[in-house]
Amino acid sequence: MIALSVNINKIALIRNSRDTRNPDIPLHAQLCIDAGADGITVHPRPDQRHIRVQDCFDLSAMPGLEFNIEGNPMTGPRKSDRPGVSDYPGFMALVREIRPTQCTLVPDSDNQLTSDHGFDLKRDGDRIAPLVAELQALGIRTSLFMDPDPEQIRLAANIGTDRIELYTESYARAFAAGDNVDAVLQTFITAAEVALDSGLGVNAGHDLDLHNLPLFSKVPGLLEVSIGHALVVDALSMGLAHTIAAYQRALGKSVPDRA
Ligand SMILES: CC(=O)[C@@H](O)[C@H](O)COP(=O)(O)O
Ligand SMILES: NCC(=O)COP(=O)(O)O
Repeated sequence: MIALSVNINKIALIRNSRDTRNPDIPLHAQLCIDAGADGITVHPRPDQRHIRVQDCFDLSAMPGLEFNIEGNPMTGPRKSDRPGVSDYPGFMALVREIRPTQCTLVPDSDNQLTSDHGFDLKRDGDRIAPLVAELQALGIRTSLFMDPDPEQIRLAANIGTDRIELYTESYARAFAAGDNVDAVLQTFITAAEVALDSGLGVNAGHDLDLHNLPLFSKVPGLLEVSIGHALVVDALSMGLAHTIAAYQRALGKSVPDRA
């Protein structure tokens, strides 16, 4: 079975629009787990625009949580510009303390809108290899965010990472446009086969959703998908009717729940 790790960045994004703890991050992580999710993913960015340092500590205190932290291991410390929010210590400093179940290393620059490419290990392999070894020595499973490029995936295997995460935006876009889907999916199938032959575990994520997921789940050997943006949007759409009815009842009206 393919594990579903829910990325809760977007829940933190709503929380950050007020100086409160609502929505509470560990509470919502627990709601995801209680609803059947297999794990929780966060991608703390240096500007702490959504997930904050304290969220990572709070989540790591949840007993038995399959916890995946994503980020660029090259990012250094950054001062917080928001009162009451602790400074970002740098990715490696953070995960050395937290020791999540899994670290997914992603080559994003500090202010990027969202992740948009996998590692170029011809360029970065020598810098990434010792960090992978360090994380593994701390008991953290490692994964590298990769484009579906067989040559790069073989380099990931040489580095000794436990897993790769296939960056799925090209598939999601092809699926949404109805354009060349089979050919694009085939690049992911081939990439996964190369990874499996090289002894790597295979995760995947970015812009996966309810519509494109069934076909993508045919990719061989998939261990985990991490999904955030679409899942949180769907939680809003699927939950709104039920919520409106609850608010109308709170106003004393007798309304049917149309959910
Ligand atoms: C690595 C990856 O694909 C996800 O972590 C994605 O980048 C989510 O990050 P944002 O929520 O900041 O867009
Ligand atoms: N690793 C991908 C992830 O965590 C979620 O990405 P998205 O579903 O928010 O695009």
